[in-house]
Amino acid sequence: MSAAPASPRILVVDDEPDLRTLYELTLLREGYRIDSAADLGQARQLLAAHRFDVVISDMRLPDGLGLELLHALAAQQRAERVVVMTAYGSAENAVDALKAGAFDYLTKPVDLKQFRAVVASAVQDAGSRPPRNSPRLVLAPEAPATALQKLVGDSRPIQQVKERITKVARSMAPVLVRGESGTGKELVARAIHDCSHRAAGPFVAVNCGAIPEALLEAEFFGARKGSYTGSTHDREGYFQAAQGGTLFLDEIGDLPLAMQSKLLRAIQERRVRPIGSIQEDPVDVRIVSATHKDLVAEVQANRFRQDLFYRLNVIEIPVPPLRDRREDLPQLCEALLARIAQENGMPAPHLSAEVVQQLQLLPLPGNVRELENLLHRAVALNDGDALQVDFAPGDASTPSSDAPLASQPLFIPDDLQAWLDDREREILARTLAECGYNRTAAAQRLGMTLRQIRYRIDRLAITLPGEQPHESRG
Ligand SMILES: Nc1ncnc2c1ncn2[C@@H]1O[C@H](COP(=O)(O)OP(=O)(O)OP(=O)(O)O)[C@@H](O)[C@H]1O
Repeated sequence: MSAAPASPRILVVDDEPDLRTLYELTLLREGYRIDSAADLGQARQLLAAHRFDVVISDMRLPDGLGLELLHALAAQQRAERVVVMTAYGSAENAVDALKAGAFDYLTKPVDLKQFRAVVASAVQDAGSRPPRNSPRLVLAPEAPATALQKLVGDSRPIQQVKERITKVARSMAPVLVRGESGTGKELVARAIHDCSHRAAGPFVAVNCGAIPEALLEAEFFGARKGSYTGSTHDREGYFQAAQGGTLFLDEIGDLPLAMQSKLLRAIQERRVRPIGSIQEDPVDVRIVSATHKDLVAEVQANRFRQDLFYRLNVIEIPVPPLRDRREDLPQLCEALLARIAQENGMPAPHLSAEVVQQLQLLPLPGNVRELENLLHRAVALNDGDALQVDFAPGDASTPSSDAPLASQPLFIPDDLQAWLDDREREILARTLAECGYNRTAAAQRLGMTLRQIRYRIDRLAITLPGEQPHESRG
């Protein structure tokens, strides 16, 4: 028991002897133990006799398809992680394999650098699961449990979402998160990342609808210095920024068709070419996308590429609207209020059962985000112990920026500047989040220059993801 853990054991299945040798040599050099098989029959024999960490199998074998191995391993609840190799351009095969539970796929001719990276992540994932003989119901590691806790709610629909996240997090299969606006799609995407073996890597969220079309390619794939007017240094794209982690493509349905083709190519080939570069960069990124649109209808209307749809939608996670899980509302209110209070450095205000009941009756078409806005306003206007929510028609439930100001009750703050700062901070933070924390896009949306938004971000001590908190906030 105290002996050093044996090196990971890998089974390579390929009918071409030269390729088998190439894979074996490459993997031996990485310190793995290797067995190899030339067809399904041999592979089955080896699998019956031994346990492996990872199985790497060609898709097309003399006596059948690599998929059969995948199905057999799944049926026996075997823990081996399977990486399949598919011929170049056979996208359907790769998608079928991921759907059947493959950990990842590689396209032939195999790029050895990518091969090593994919195998390493499969091995790492295999190593992070519980020992094989331990009971199936082991405690989940701390991080995934915490990640799922952020998704507040115990209703059956939200439990199903959490189960799905846990199930899919560990593979490389692309996930499409579908749901109405404000239902928590980004939170789901983050939870997938946090529960995966990529959790230590970056999570890069991009709002596809917020980037001007002319900038899309540079934003996604990067650009070399001098490749366009004014570019004075190399610029990293989202794919490079998400290397080793997860790229979350929010509002994927808003991506223009031309960019859809480029994205599809990048996903299939796992390489991106920065603008102005003659070389392509290999990328190791898991794609999670989200949309509130009906993408099937978008495909039918020729606004969304069918091949990209199939690529992104290997696994779908529908996120239920709040009206289908009203029982979560009390818990959500409590969690949201705690968060708001923490942001404002104040104790969490109490919401009476009566007010919660009233909230239950609101239509809340904007889902959790609308509930959050409503509570934000209630906290800002609060002057007592028990929080009051203003249910005035057309106000609380449907914030209407176009209602005549004179018809709204006038709130007179004690400290006008502090109150205005709070509103400004809220608007900036929301817009930045919706623009994937791209300052240029957020500035454009708010009708200001990049300089102006930078100044305001600093003044209001807004911390963007990945930055150190401002000193003024501690
Ligand atoms: N189950 C939940 N528990 C806690 N907070 C939630 C939950 N669902 C959503 N939220 C909060 O509601 C707000 C909106 O969530 P999020 O941005 O993930 O929604 P979305 O579906 O991605 O919205 P959109 O489609 O508009 O981009 C966020 O502040 C998020 O933290």
